[in-house]
Amino acid sequence: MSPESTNDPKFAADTSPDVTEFGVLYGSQTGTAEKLAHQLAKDVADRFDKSATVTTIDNYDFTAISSSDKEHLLILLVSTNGDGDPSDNAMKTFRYISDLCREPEHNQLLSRLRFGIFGLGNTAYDAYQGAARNYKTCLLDLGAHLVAPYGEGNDEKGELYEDFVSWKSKFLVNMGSECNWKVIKEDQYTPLYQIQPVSARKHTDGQLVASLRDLDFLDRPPFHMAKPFMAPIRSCRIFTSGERCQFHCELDLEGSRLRYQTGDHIGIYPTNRIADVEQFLFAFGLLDRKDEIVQVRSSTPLWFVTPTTYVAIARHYLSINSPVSSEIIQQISKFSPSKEAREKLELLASREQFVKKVIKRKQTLYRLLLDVSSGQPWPDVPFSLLLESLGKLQPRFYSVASSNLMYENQAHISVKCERETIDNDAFYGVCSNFIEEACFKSSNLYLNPDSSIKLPLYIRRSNFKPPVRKDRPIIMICAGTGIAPFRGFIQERIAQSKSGAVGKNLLFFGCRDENDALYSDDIAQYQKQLGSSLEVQLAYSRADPSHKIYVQEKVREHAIQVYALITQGAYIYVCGNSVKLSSSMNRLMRELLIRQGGASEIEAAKELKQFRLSGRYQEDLW
Ligand SMILES: Cc1cc2nc3c(=O)[nH]c(=O)nc-3n(C[C@H](O)[C@H](O)[C@H](O)COP(=O)(O)O)c2cc1C
Repeated sequence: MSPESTNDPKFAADTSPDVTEFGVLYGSQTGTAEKLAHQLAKDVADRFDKSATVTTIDNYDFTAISSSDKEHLLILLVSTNGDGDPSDNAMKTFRYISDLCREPEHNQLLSRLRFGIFGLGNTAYDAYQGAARNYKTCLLDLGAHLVAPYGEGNDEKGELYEDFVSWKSKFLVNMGSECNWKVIKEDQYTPLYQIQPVSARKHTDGQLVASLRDLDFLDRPPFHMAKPFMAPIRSCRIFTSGERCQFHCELDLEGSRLRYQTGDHIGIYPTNRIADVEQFLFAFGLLDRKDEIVQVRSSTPLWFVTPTTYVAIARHYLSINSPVSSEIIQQISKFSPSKEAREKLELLASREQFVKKVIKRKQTLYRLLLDVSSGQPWPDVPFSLLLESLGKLQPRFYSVASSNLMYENQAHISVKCERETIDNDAFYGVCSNFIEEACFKSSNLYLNPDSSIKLPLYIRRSNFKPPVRKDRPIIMICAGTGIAPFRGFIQERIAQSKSGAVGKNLLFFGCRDENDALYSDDIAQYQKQLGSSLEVQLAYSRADPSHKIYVQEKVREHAIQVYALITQGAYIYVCGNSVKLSSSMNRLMRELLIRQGGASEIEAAKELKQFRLSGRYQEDLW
């Protein structure tokens, strides 16, 4: 980036020159900011007829801004990860601009940039919104002009999307007026997808092309995210059943040419439950037309093959159980089947009502609409609007619970079914229950190995990796099915131990009680194989109601041993399904470095950051 800039510092703020470069950029670790970025770009296109480049922050060339004579407008969606750090795809730019903004001579370097910014974070973390706030400060220090308001969304109570919607409504008005962009349409709905009935098209073997999975060529490698491998289920083992259903599942990768490494993730594409699909189709007046063959066209890329049928879309491709936003509700209310239904729906528009009746109850769109219309279908809702607002049925990720050194052609996963009853309504997580149904459909606890039941999957590389050197000690901290990758780590150590001694493996495992200690049989077996190099500390949170022990307390109890291992170069791993585990472990690690190592607050924070950067402190959370 060239530091010289002859621009008047107030130029960007006082006049409204034409913006010629417009981008919506995201820094996203788990995909939320990315999704919002695409949505925001579409909203801007609909409202102002302006199209934006949508890409990661690190993909955008910030160096070009200062050397260009064009006006730039960038909207940044920045999530915070780690200990207040940006996501991996926003880190490079952050380092770059934070170096520059320390030098006062660069204070007009980005005066040709107007920017909007919305941060994504979670108040469970000490460094709440660290990344977005730092980005904002640095860009301002470099002379960029902020289009108000600055926005923040908080994941903690599940209201992040609502925070985004209320920020967006104010921001777009300001952005339009600052950039002199005319609103071409505010309230009119134009479908993004054109859906037309077509006559039946036959596949070569005479089958209708209704599902991606019907196509023959998809059975051959290479397999990847866009072409998942249909992996046969080898065997399943139940740990706990009922509301808290947890189980182990072994998948066969033979013939797929898929290779995973210990610590990687498996992406599994779920299929929506038939009962949900039928209710969804009924809600939009499509149940009788479910097998109608339709062609879907759009200028934006489509994520499924057409022609297809409504039922195939609803079952395999559309996220029909997506969380509902107040924005969708506003759009859909125009297509109400009756005045009463519309009025009832509009009553939910206030944030308070919406949070209470929709977010907290984890309502799906179709159930909510049927609820307000007393069971009457909503046939006027354009199907395109459903495709746009519900989006793609995404794969869900599971940490591999095996090591490739022990099981080259198999991948094991640990699954906890998401099931909850809220206000008498049953809530089912899509993928976990789909896998459970596939595994135990005949209500046998053990599946017949000849069964042809298969799960569509692919491998996602992860950075969560055991140390390259097998003599390094490892400290593994987990709760619940967070044990999964550590079963793989321990198997890896067993495989490595065949060629010489391995380092200490210290596992802290938080579970409810003895029955909830997943893989206890396997672990007992591994202890025989690894001897004293494997030590397991269990923390039972519900064994004794008067004395709940969480995994953090167990780690604290063993602080001296943990710190000693750290000084010997131990790698620390945290895995679980709660950001609370991550934030409390962050705190605990700092506390350990202070109490045991004599570091100051600042030194401990720096040391932990350094551990992260060098891969000696790693997290795998969902
Ligand atoms: C491992 C991890 C660390 C996180 N650290 C922070 C943090 O330090 N501060 C914060 O405000 N939010 C933190 N969060 C919350 C995320 O910023 C929030 O979930 C956000 O919606 C994720 O957006 P993304 O999916 O685009 O990455 C963290 C989340 C995870 C999973």
